[in-house]
Amino acid sequence: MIKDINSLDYIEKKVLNFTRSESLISLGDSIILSVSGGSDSIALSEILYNLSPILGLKLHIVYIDHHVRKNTYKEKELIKDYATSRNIPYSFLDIYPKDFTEKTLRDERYKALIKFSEELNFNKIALGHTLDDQIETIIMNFFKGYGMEGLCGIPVKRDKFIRPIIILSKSEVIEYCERKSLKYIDDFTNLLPITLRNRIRHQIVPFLKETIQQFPQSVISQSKILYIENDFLKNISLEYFNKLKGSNTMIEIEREDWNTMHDAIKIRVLKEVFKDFNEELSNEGIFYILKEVSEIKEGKTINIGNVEIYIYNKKIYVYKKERNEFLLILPIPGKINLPTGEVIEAKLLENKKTEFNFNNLWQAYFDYDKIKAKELIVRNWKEGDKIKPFGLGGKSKKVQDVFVDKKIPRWKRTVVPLVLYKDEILWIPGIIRSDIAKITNDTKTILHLSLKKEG
Ligand SMILES: Nc1ncnc2c1ncn2[C@@H]1O[C@H](COP(=O)(O)OP(=O)(O)OP(=O)(O)O)[C@@H](O)[C@H]1O
Repeated sequence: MIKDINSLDYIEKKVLNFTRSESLISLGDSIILSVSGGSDSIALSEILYNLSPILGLKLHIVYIDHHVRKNTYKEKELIKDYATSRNIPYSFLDIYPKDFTEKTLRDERYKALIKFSEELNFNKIALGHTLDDQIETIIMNFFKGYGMEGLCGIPVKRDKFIRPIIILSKSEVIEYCERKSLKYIDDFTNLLPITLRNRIRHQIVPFLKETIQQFPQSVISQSKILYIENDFLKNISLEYFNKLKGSNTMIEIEREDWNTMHDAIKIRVLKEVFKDFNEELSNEGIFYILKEVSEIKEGKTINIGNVEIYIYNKKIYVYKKERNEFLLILPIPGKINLPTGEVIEAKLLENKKTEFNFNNLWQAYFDYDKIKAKELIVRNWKEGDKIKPFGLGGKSKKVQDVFVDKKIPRWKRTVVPLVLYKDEILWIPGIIRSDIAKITNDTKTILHLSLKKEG
């Protein structure tokens, strides 16, 4: 075991300096080494293994079997031999992804690593990405149109994940493995021009190296600058976004404020909104929204995938079209929690012929002698729902028309609760009550319904 910095290999020193300058590793860290058995992750393990006495690290190797291939025996054997020779504890984890796209495999792998690190109470997870991975990613993101964020490349650290060897080129990694007589199994499919990444690796990168003198340093230093600039813009737009975010399903912004925002911020805010909704937003989508929102008339909507943008009453509402269906039973007397966090309560009161506050639409009184039910239904609005509004002599009206009359924005229509007795809508809190079960002088027991923000 090497304990002295001077006896470290130059590659190990390079990584140590890098981890220091980027504050990747702290003294005493416990680090999961995510090892596939390839040259990158084996080199990563060996480097951190040699740095561990200096940094006081606790290490644990994890190999993840994605069950994409039947036989992962060779990788497991190799990792087992390596880990035991260094006396590093190791584990093999199984995951069964829903599909075999690169993205799903990676997402599932990262999830499994986080879960495992929590079980072990380890504070970092190290991945073996290299400088070559970084350059290929940046080039790929450029051609895919992934914007400034994409041109920043793979982050050196994010949450628990760290990438200590992202400053090493693949040739440095291979040279290190050979010098240290480390065995590894590189995935042979990496050599085949079957994926975009492999074509960039084997066809575009060599061409760029040959023709551009500063390449790849030019790309790497640019990505570092962009990372700083991106961070600045991201923070500003996140501040805007957090201010605008009403509930988790809706964004509300004054049209006037929108018009005074710089397009750069509008774009960023839109990206944040779509990310929050878990929806895709292409660059074309961004241009479409910018143009439409500036030209569209009041009361009109713009649709982009599952997201709807609605301009109403000098405001812009952005929301996801999905309906959060709910159907709940309200016991009488009793309480229920709505998905919005609000609470509806039903109470029974003796009729003392006192004055009621009919102006407060967040509560309503009914003749319980006429209802006599043990429970009511509370659900969200459905197309075609009708109500007999109070004071209209029992005539029905479409709930949709009530919404329009009362200027209820579209996004809200899918979340407001409707309280029903059998098939009849009794009350829509904050909006309207029905003509059913009106209180008379003969009423003995009153049903009092109320909606409160929370319990
Ligand atoms: N099956 C796996 N089990 C554990 N970690 C993995 C696995 N596959 C990938 N990783 C981790 O993710 C990093 C990047 O994944 P990628 O698919 O780009 O790696 P790779 O080409 O397999 O690299 P390597 O040369 O390390 O095998 C790897 O260096 C490794 O740290």
